[in-house]
Amino acid sequence: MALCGDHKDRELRIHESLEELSTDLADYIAELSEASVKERGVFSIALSGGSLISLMGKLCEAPYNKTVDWGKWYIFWADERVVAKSHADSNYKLAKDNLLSKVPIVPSHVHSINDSVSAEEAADEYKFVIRQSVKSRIVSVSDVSDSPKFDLILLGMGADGHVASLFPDHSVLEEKDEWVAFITNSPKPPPERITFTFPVINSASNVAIVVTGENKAETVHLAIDDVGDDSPLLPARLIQPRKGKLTWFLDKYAASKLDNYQFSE
Ligand SMILES: O=C(O)[C@H](O)[C@@H](O)[C@H](O)[C@H](O)COP(=O)(O)O
Repeated sequence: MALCGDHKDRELRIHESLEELSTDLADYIAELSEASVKERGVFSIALSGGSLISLMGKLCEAPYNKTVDWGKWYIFWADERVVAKSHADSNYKLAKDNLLSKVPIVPSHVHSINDSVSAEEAADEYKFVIRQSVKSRIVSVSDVSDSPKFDLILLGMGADGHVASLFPDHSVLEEKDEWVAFITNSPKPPPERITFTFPVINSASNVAIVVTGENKAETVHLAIDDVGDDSPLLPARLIQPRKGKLTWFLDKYAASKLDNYQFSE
């Protein structure tokens, strides 16, 4: 792995292969889980959809399946598509089939979105669920705002620079107050989604953005490097945890257009 710890609160972890990236990602999550359980007795983690879930697959294998304190995990979603939980587009289904059903997570600790109401109602209900989780200290609270402070929020990034369901030029990027927003016009199908907003993502203790593949190399460059004000402001670039730490997990292809970066074995 090539490590480019470019500044105090941001780290780039660049990997030769998906295999290596997956192992490092599992180590990273397991370490944060252990630290959080030690400190707070629980681990609050928010997932996204996309390739992230299969890249987390090592967590279902030895040693992690035995060493991680799964009973202390509380699962949330950074974004969800407003479809039935049994639908192929459901981020819940993706995580359930490939991760949650393979490790001993407590079913009542899985906070998925209500799939039988409108996007707006689902967002409102999700805010309530998060508020209750903050009250019961399952999710911490930020010391600089009243936002929830998740122990870890895991994100992927689209080739357009979106993260969670925060798409370029969408009005939801301006949301400053709500913890959870709904959109009905996502440029990437399905159109109806609910999403954590920037205030919540940027209040987390740890945020990881996991990106692989050459087709995202230019976007990775625009999201990370000092590209100047003329370049489009990508949602991924706006992930700047106020007190927490941001870690990018990249494979060498996704990292290939970063300034000052040459992969050496
Ligand atoms: O609900 C979603 O659409 C996902 O949460 C989304 O934000 C995903 O993480 C990116 O689109 C990257 O997906 P890939 O890694 O599969 O390209």
